[in-house]
Amino acid sequence: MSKPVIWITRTLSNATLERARRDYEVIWDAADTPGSAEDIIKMSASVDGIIPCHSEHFSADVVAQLDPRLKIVANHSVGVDHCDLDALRGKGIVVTNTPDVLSDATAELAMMLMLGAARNAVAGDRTVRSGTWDFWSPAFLVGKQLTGARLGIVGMGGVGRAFARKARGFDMEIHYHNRSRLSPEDEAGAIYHETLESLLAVSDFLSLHCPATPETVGLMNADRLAQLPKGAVLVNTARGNLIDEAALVDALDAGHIGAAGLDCFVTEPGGNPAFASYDNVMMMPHVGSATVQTRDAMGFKALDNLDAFFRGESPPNAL
Ligand SMILES: NC(=O)C1=CN([C@@H]2O[C@H](COP(=O)(O)OP(=O)(O)OC[C@H]3O[C@@H](n4cnc5c(N)ncnc54)[C@H](O)[C@@H]3O)[C@@H](O)[C@H]2O)C=CC1
Ligand SMILES: O=C(O)C(=O)CO
Repeated sequence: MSKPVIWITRTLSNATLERARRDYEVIWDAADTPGSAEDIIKMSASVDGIIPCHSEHFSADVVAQLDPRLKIVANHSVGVDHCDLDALRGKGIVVTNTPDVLSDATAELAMMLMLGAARNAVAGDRTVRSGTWDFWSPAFLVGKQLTGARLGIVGMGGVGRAFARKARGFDMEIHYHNRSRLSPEDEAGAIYHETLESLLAVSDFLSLHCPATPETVGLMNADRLAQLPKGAVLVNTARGNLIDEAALVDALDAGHIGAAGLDCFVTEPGGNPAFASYDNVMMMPHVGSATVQTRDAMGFKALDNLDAFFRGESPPNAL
């Protein structure tokens, strides 16, 4: 029997590419450029499945033009805001994602951003690196302490819970808001807030871990930023469009937001140049899940989903 043909849109880990080539006829281009709408539409006529990343956009318009040969979109990401799920499902295309295996890596990056933003890592690194460190005083680069502070988490799914576990190690008091309350076991002492507003009011630190949906786009607008305590630190490893970036700039200027740690931006790649002059904003280029272990695990999970589908079973992470 001939192997199913799949298109791997980006450079996945070596172990993933090796396993994929063993079990599938693989189309993959080492150039590692994002697949355009035209690429996706054209390729759909030649493949049975695609492993895309969040860099490939399956809009309703693209999906409408897909060839019926394409049967499954096995995302190499947990976030699926780049996919119009209703349109894909409406066309009978199975969609899967890669939850859980990236929770720890992403939570680690959120922790780095929270610590880095709180403790002036950008200014500190630049001062030493540039050879301009010619002064020391007890008043120099004084930051904000995590120990004993209240951490608010928006979205207590895989990443949010992993982040809470790590923050507990820093003796933070964990508060959260989620679509629904967790079981006492998953809550592990975290304090539930039924409304976002109630969470914001107590969050010395706030970290976003909910998906980008019509409900959450623009979640942290000027009004909600103003509801945080003065000097609060905002961390975002979820999606850029959860934050109104212009409102965040204003809140930084006003000193209402003390610092921010951002892995995600409205415009990617590229980010927002408006943040570049702020030493109290630590930024990373959307690399929350980028560890060696996690890249392998994400690739294998995408392949597990394809394998199940082509065996005629329901993929474990079908959405
Ligand atoms: N920076 C990066 O590299 C990465 C970014 N992400 C982003 O993080 C998001 C979360 O990932 P996971 O935790 O694995 O997803 P998940 O699906 O396990 O958890 C999401 C949680 O958000 C909650 N939620 C949804 N809408 C909400 C709302 N309106 N208000 C409050 N809570 C809401 C859900 O109930 C769920 O508990 C992904 O959707 C993705 O956008 C995830 C991994 C890596
Ligand atoms: O999985 C996701 O949603 C990402 O953003 C990249 O890992």
